Amino acid sequence: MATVLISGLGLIGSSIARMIKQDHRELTIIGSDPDDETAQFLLNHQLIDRRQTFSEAAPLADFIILAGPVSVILEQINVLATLSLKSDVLVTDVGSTKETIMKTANQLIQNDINFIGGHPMAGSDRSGSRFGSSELFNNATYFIVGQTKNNRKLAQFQQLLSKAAIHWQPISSSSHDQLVCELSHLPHVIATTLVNTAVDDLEGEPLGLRAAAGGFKDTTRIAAADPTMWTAIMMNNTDRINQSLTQFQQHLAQFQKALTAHDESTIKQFLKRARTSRKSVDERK
Ligand SMILES: NC(=O)c1ccc[n+]([C@@H]2O[C@H](COP(=O)([O-])OP(=O)(O)OC[C@H]3O[C@@H](n4cnc5c(N)ncnc54)[C@H](O)[C@@H]3O)[C@@H](O)[C@H]2O)c1
Ligand SMILES: O=C(O)C(=O)C[C@]1(C(=O)O)C=C[C@@H](O)C=C1
Repeated sequence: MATVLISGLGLIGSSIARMIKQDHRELTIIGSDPDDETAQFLLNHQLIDRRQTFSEAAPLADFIILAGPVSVILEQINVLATLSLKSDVLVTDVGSTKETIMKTANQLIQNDINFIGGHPMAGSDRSGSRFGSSELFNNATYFIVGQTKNNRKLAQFQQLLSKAAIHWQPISSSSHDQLVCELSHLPHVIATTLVNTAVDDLEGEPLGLRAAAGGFKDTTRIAAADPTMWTAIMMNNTDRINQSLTQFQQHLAQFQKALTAHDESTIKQFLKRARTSRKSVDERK
């Protein structure tokens, strides 16, 4: 029977363990995570069969799923390059950026190790195994990057998550990083900036953030996410986020110009355009 190693047992890693255990109890899942409480939680809930260190477990695995922060995924790819892995192992990751990961994984691919980059476009502002769910990827897009030398193995991996009705989406690493820059990384910077701005501007105001209703809460929910995970993302898509911020500042300047000029029709046009596009996001699914 196949052995799956999941390294990183937080929100995403534990959700994958839940999906696999629901449908494929015959598989052995080895979990690897430096956090004792996290590993114990998965053992207690029978979401992993045993805990082992990454270097011990990797040579035993048929599937290796790297689910730590992007910085850890990069380190672990370098470690995998020094280990003797099964010849038909599939190594994949769930990191939110793909270009630096695919560049680093090239050393595995050159050595005939089957590596496919992955990124489920589903998650939460909450981190940790307690918030994982077997439903997390339901109907979500799941990007896959790179060529597999073994289509059957990739199909088997996809089968492990088949409960979730995932939309598998092949994409190049650069298109991926550009797309998620706009749809995830820039929004994250803006949400955190909004919160920091409100905190500074409302200093001394007795009600402060406690008075916030849906508008502030919806636009800033992701600002509550884990800084370690997000710092690693920012460090691995820096140039694109930088460029998007420049464009964002230009849009903001246009709006501010219209506001300063009391240009009612431009302001309304700006709002109308966004409204139409935003409504279409929910209609698409
Ligand atoms: N949170 C999201 O919404 C989301 C969505 C899609 C993809 N991702 C990506 O998934 C990955 C995991 O994110 P998450 O939300 O599950 O984070 P998380 O904080 O919930 O879990 C990360 C886990 O990695 C563990 N870890 C840290 N160092 C490790 C090491 N050296 N070896 C093994 N495990 C280690 C931590 O102890 C923790 O349990 C990240 O790369 C992130 O970019 C996150
Ligand atoms: O918080 C959520 O709802 C998410 O789906 C999180 C989110 C996102 O920015 O959309 C965060 C990082 C990912 O790589 C993918 C998804």
